[in-house]
Amino acid sequence: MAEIEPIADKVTSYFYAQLFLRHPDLRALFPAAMDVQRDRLFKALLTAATHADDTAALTAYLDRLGRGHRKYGTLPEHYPAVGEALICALSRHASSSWGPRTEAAWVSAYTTISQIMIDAATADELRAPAWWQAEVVGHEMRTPDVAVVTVRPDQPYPFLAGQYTALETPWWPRVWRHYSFASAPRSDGVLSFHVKAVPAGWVSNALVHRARPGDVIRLGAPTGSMTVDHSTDNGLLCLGGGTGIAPIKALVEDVAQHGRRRSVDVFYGARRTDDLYDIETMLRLQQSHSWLSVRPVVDDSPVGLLSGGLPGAVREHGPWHTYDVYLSGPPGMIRRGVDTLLGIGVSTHRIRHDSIEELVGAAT
Ligand SMILES: NC(=O)C1=CN([C@@H]2O[C@H](COP(=O)(O)OP(=O)(O)OC[C@H]3O[C@@H](n4cnc5c(N)ncnc54)[C@H](O)[C@@H]3O)[C@@H](O)[C@H]2O)C=CC1
Repeated sequence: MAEIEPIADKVTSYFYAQLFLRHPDLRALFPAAMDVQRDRLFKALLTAATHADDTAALTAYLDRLGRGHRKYGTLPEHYPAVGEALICALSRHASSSWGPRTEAAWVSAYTTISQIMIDAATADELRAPAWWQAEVVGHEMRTPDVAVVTVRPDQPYPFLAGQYTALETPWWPRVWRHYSFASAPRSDGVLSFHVKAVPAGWVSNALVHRARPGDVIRLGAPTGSMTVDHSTDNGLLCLGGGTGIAPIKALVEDVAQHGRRRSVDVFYGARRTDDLYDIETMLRLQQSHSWLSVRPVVDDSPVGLLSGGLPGAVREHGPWHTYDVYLSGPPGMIRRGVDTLLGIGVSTHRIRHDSIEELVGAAT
């Protein structure tokens, strides 16, 4: 891995060239533009290599990866083809460390990896469809570039507040992006997402500027562990930045539905007042629930300027060390937020947020 990491781009391009030359039929499983995809393959390999000595973590990761591949139409017979192309790309580019022993080790590792993924996907077939179709039933522009999109899945879609899903639009086939559910599960089965159109973002721009009621999108299975632990009465401290307020709103609704009074403190950050597109909903929730406090923090307001944005505003209140903490927003906000929280004595095991890697891929 050390030898190929600096030339990861070259190795992954070579890998895909080999794969599609040998198995042209597999090209149809991938998006037309392969840029994000290239990066993903290498990140997955790095993650697997990083956890190579931690069987439990590695198996949990590969289980998720195997299940996640169902929505792409991946079949057990595709795995050997990928394995051959991978070994071919590695042996060509890791020339100074490659030899019969290295090759045998990679063949054995890849065989194990693919078997775990195949087994996880097969077991999941008994529990859930590979994907869901969902019809857009609502589309509301909240700012010139943020829309709340509401969809109705074609079959029951069980999930937990705080989780997210992968979503594909009809305009960019096989290009999947992650979005959090913006509401706790509802009795009518309808799901909602907060989408910000980001510059040159294919999926986000399609969802904000093109999607209309009647359009049909596809959803993968729900995932993510940023969920409420209902076995405790710990207070919840929630930091939501920009459209990252979506899962925070779902968490608040979840606490309300469970009917246990526990204090929930939400800090809702935005660059400017006009960007607080969901503040009315959050204030309405605050009005109906005495245990809920919502504090908007705008970067260019006196409080934002003085305190150093969202993480700074959180530091000025508290203490928070008895709270479970949830962060959702841009990667920079999460990193700074986590640093701030650790700095004021909140322990790591109380802090939850989605994977920063997945968020980076999500904002397009
Ligand atoms: N739409 C969704 O369902 C979800 C979106 N997200 C992520 O949330 C982000 C939302 O982006 P925008 O709305 O454009 O947010 P934004 O860029 O407008 O920022 C929102 C807030 O985060 C703060 N912030 C940004 N960078 C920071 C940094 N480096 N340090 C400290 N604070 C920082 C800002 O001051 C502001 O208060 C995206 O990265 C997206 O992937 C996360 C979870 C769910």
